[in-house]
Amino acid sequence: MKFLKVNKVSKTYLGNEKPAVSDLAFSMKKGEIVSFVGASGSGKSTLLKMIGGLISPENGTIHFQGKELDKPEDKLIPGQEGIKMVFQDLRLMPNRTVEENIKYPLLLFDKDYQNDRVEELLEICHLQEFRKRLPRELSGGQQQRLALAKTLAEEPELLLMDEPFSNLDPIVKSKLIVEVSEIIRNQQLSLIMVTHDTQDALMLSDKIGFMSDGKLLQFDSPLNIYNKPTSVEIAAFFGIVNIFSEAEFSSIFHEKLNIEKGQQIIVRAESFETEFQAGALTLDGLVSGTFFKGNGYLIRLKVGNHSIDVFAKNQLKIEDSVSFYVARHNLMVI
Ligand SMILES: Nc1ncnc2c1ncn2[C@@H]1O[C@H](COP(=O)(O)OP(=O)(O)OP(=O)(O)O)[C@@H](O)[C@H]1O
Repeated sequence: MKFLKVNKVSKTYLGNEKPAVSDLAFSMKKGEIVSFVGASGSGKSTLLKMIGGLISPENGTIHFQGKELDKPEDKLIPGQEGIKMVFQDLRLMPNRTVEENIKYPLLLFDKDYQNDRVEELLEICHLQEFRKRLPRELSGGQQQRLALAKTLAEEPELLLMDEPFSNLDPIVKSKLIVEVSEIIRNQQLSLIMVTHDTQDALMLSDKIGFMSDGKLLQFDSPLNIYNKPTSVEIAAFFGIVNIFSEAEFSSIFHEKLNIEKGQQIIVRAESFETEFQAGALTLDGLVSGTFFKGNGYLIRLKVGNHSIDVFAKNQLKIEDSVSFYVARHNLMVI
């Protein structure tokens, strides 16, 4: 039995011609972290709301732990037992302290259990020192941790997060991402999150789903999504890529590849090296632009009429004549 099985679900909103989600299927195991990425409007939030039992699919089914989800229209409060969503707007109670916010979902339990669980969640989410504060007296990251603690109080087995870290500055964000993934792993929970951030998805996930126009184009491990994307769109979503036809590639790299008609050769900017390794292909060009990227430089090379982007550790001078090398296993044919 799969932990979660989504089977060919579709959803078209009233008044829209195009489906927000179309014929989408995937499954996940207990304990996994799954991220959905894709352009704005590709249907990620709609999918998440269907899994959370907040809206129903018109076609297809969703099974959670072997049981089909209840229809939201059949329930007083839409939602699914065992599945809980952390919303983008956090939904904290503004006039209640951190402790009281966490305790609220536990009010039906006995007092000892409530107190123990609040202590445990304060510790897990690193909120002990802020227990008496109101949400507005917390930083953005602390508020996000409180929203997580409040949701964890309901003991979900599957947690859903829609753009969980979108309002945070990059430093807080990268720290929080690691913390949240540790909480999820330590508590043996499962997580599905929707994110715009490809780095978050690559870093955190066991599986990534790439959505485009309501369809799931690829559902795979971060390594495969990055190294073996099934479309140019997916390759380009995860970093700067160079796209060559067979003719362009052979004129630039002096190498004829045997690829099928209509296929293209994709090379990531970071696949280029400055040192030659046996078997690598050579790219000779003139530096036409350099852009500092913190951990190195994005260099734009002119090769004949073509512009090619490569990453380099060191800065190069405009108009310098340079050589870069790419290993054959870093060529992606799509
Ligand atoms: N309540 C709604 N009523 C009508 N159309 C909607 C509604 N919610 C979403 N849509 C449409 O459905 C499509 C998918 O939207 P959805 O919010 O699922 O995409 P998304 O990938 O999560 O986008 P974003 O990354 O911008 O949050 C979009 O075209 C959107 O305009």
